[in-house]
Amino acid sequence: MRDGARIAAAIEILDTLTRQHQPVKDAVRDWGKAHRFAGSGDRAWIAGLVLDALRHQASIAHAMGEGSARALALGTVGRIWGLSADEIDALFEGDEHAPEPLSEAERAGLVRDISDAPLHVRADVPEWLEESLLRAFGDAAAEEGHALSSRAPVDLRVNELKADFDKAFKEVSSKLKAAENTPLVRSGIRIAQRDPRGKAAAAESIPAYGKGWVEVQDAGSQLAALAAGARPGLQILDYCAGAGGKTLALSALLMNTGQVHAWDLDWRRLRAIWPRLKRAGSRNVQVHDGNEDKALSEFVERMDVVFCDAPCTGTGTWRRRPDAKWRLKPAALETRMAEQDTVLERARRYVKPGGRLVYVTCSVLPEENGDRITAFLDRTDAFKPVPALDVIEASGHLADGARAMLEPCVGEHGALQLSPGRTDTDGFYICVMERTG
Ligand SMILES: C[S@@+](CC[C@H](N)C(=O)[O-])C[C@H]1O[C@@H](n2cnc3c(N)ncnc32)[C@H](O)[C@@H]1O
Repeated sequence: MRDGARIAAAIEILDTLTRQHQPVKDAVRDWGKAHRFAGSGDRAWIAGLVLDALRHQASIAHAMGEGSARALALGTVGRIWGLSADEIDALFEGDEHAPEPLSEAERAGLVRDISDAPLHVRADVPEWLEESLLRAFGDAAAEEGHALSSRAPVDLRVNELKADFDKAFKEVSSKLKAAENTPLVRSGIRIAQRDPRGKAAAAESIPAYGKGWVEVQDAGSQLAALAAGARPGLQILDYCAGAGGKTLALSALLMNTGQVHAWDLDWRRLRAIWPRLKRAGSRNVQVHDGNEDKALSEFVERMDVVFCDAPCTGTGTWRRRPDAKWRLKPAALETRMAEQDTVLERARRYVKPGGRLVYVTCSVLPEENGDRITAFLDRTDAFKPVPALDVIEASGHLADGARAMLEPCVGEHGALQLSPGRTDTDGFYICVMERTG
């Protein structure tokens, strides 16, 4: 397909998405089924344009003067991908499948200055979250919103249960040329996404992944796991284990000694953990998939560490799921906050005296992060915060110079707030507390 026809396809899919409530992946897949002539390269290019248009939906609609599918797609190609109006029209010329040439109004939209637009427009966030973004990032709010609207790299974690870093890196870089060290974690490999029109690295199809030498895991998530202070022999309860992303990292940090107990309120989510444990060669994980009181009663006051990767709005992962950004509503935030309080209250019971409770979200909203910890510490004297960065550094897994990069992320309660703008990771909140009472 020529690029003009690809842009027309993106317009068609964006139009479908405005009329039907459907995940982007499904809309692109359905379009592909109905247009068999499109190859995998075409579909990836088209999906990339659709996702970029959604990432920048508010600012582009503002600049173009309208939020139609055509305005979003053309605005993205011009304003985000950097093509001039003449270059876009040249793509359309002589291609019967391409959209109509640009109008004068569209040409003006491509170069309109929007620096005086409201913050939520410049930051490409829902209007109702403007205040939260300001609370989280102050003067850097627009910049952070912008970074949350960029494409994310693919990060891999080397699974030291199966391969050392050098061996895994050699194998990964033989397949994915863009592989480099992550600047924050020693065990991390990053496949950067430098070309805005490029295809994301298919990390899950390389042999190193199949052999369990690497896991796909954002560097921020890898750092969060390090906050468990895991060392061989510890007993850790992964209280919100889900599909096991952090469980696998914790298991490797324990070097297959001690025990990681994986539990989740939703046992269906836990199912995905089994093949992952097998591939990773994890032998120190016990999966508990029953009712909490039955499954976990023997662990009350017995755990060295209780790790709570709490349910959250996922605002920190908006780079990867831009459609979720516009779907998020205040009621959902309220629900997540109540769940977070419940998780902290229930999970704390398993921490032994002197043990630690680690609270993590993949959100940048203070309501789900520091506010929840303040409320928790107001309800109990039995826990006190410990500087999360010190715990992470003591793991020995930080890359050279990473501490200096992370220091600006330290906030109240000694917690870390990572973000695409600050650390070029997903937005993670990481707080460590010690049981003193
Ligand atoms: C952010 S996800 C966990 C992701 C997982 N740790 C990983 O790294 O792949 C949060 C999990 O918390 C679980 N959850 C929700 N409410 C809960 C509750 N009240 N108690 C325990 N788990 C809960 C959800 O089922 C969900 O799987």
